[in-house]
Amino acid sequence: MANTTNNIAQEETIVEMETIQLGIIGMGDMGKLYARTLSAAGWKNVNVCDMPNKYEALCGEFAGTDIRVMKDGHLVSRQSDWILYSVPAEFIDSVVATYGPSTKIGAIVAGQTSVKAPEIAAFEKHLPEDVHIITCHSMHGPTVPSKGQPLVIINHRGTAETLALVERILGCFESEIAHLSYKEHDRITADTQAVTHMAFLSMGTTWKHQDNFPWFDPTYTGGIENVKVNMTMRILSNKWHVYAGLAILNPSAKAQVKQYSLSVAALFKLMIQEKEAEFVARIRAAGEFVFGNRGAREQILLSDNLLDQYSLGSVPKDKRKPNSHLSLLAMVDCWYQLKMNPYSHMVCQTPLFRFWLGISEYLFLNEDFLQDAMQAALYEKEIREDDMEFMMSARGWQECIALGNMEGYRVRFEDTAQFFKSRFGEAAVVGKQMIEMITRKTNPPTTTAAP
Ligand SMILES: NC(=O)C1=CN([C@@H]2O[C@H](COP(=O)(O)OP(=O)(O)OC[C@H]3O[C@@H](n4cnc5c(N)ncnc54)[C@H](OP(=O)(O)O)[C@@H]3O)[C@@H](O)[C@H]2O)C=CC1
Ligand SMILES: O=C(O)C(=O)Cc1ccc(O)cc1
Repeated sequence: MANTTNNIAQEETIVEMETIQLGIIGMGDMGKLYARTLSAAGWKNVNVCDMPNKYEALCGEFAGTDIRVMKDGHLVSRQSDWILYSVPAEFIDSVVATYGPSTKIGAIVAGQTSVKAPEIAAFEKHLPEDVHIITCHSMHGPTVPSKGQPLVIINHRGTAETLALVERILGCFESEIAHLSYKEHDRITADTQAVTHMAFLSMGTTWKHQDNFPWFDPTYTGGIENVKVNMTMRILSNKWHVYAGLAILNPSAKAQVKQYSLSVAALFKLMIQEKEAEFVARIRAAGEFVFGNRGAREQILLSDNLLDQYSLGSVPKDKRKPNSHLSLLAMVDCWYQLKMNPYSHMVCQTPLFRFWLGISEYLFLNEDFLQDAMQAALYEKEIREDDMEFMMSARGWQECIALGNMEGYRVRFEDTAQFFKSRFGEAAVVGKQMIEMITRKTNPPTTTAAP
């Protein structure tokens, strides 16, 4: 009896994979990852398109596969039962306005954009009433294996049946599914992505303004400095529009980014006045709030020694210089000021966020290390110039995001990237090894967001 039931279920799966039509609009890095993974899992009808001028090139690239390249999103939309828009967030409204009205009756529509408020607004505005909206977001880049990484599913306007189909379609990614509302998604990713990226980008701009390759500088080599350097290189070697979109278009990001910039400035002002008691009290209160009462929550457990191996430079350990870790002190202060528990955001963690929280945790849970950082912040005059530049860089990124200035963001991002370009190849290799390491250490995230 059990065997018969299993056989029927298997047959139904095969029929579903042979008959259901999947569509992807936007064949950039993420669109291609999705098309290849779905096709490899056995979905027989994967219809894809990019801009009409890329039709020939895509036909060439996917010749000999089951993936069907189409001229435009109308052709994909009218015959697909599940459609994923995988385009830059900035263009989601205009792309959905163009192809949305061609959506097949009863189809399910999703988007891969990293910020959901504009995507949901575009879907509500331009899609016919008779289609389902169940969107998603893979919390990793195209080169990171999807297994075990969070995959957010947002059932905005779907039925139990269509949601179950979406889960079967996305099951082949072997990701950890998290069900959230689009507002929860944006509130949490404002922290795990927008603020995290802004902190790394501020380090990049600081080093550029200081005309300093950090891997030659004794202040920035070894241990947790390797996270700062390699993750900054990783962001800067990627596409600016991904980072600009998720920061500028996320309604929750502006307030969080603003607080980060305010925290950097407030701590820096205490540092230059050497107001030790006030500075230490503020850091202690923030540390107690974020790390004091973690209860049974997991620790990320990064260590300076573990991170030592991922260095782009080779300054010997005894030649390294102290660092104020202003970027990390300010991050913890920012969580404290906003009364946010970053561990409850693991549901939308990216590898980068896990590193970021991991090194903050390492700094605050190692008393000697924290003491050294606070002493350096208050009394090591030599590093003040970097900290001053960092404060200005953070303010610059914050204002750019607050003004909603996509073009300004592009110029800032590309100018900074240009400075480091010669080391991207090497940084990509080390960055990949680091991501593999943190992924191995990743425990399954929880599936619901804590309040
Ligand atoms: N990269 C990442 O790490 C991740 C990205 N995301 C999100 O996924 C989405 C896609 O990102 P990603 O693949 O990296 O970006 P890409 O720039 O590589 O891909 C986007 C693609 O969409 C195409 N496109 C733009 N307009 C249209 C249109 N009207 N019709 C068809 N195609 C169109 C673009 O063409 P053209 O270049 O010619 O404009 C491009 O090929 C973004 O919203 C991003 O935020 C989500 C998770 C991770
Ligand atoms: O790992 C990194 O570099 C990222 O931060 C990648 C990334 C970019 C955008 C997303 O929406 C999700 C993941």
